Amino acid sequence: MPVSVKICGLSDKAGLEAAVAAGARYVGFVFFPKSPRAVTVEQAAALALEVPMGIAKVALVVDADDATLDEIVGAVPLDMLQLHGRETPERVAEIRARYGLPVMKAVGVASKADLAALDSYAAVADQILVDAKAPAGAALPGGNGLAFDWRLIAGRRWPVPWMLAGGLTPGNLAEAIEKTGARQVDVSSGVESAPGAKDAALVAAFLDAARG
Ligand SMILES: O=C(O)c1ccccc1N[C@@H]1O[C@H](COP(=O)(O)O)[C@@H](O)[C@H]1O
Repeated sequence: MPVSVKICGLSDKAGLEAAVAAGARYVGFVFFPKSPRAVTVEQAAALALEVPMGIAKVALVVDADDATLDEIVGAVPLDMLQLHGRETPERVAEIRARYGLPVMKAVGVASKADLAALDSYAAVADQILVDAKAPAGAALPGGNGLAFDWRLIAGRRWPVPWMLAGGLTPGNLAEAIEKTGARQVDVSSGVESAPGAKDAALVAAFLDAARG
């Protein structure tokens, strides 16, 4: 079975077209103003209209309040919310109930001590995203191009679908899949020529690597 790919941080039509043409299963829009990949609600709404049926449109938010989520969900046709902040399991459940959309919760992993959180979130989210933990003081909670030690999750499984993220590139994807057994992967900076600028050739190479 092929590995499903999410291309995150799409902020213009060219990047979106590259992700669609290459065969991405999910496309992500970042609603976090500090990110070089941030989009406005209006930009995301326009881009979402260009996404063919069958490709899931994901909104990435970081500790968003209800007013922010109301605005995004009200304007952008979405298939999933990705929570990439310090949302508690209770907040994850609340957002899931309030918007009726599948929720994917990102959990940062740097050591064995971080693995328990994955079990807690797997009990309340529709999917979990296993990402590298951002370094202390980092401006962004994700999208830093950092990988974690994949051996930490080798053989681990959860009761919901999960995605691997963090520092993935066309060059290391095969090894990451082999070491973790991931069937879904998420990438942002590893397919860019500069922060926020998706590179069509890298996007295509990443999807090729996912197909093995
Ligand atoms: O991409 C961003 O700018 C971003 C901002 C805030 C939170 C998460 C963000 N990206 C997510 O981080 C992981 C890993 O990204 P990378 O491939 O290491 O660059 C991925 O899930 C992105 O969706």
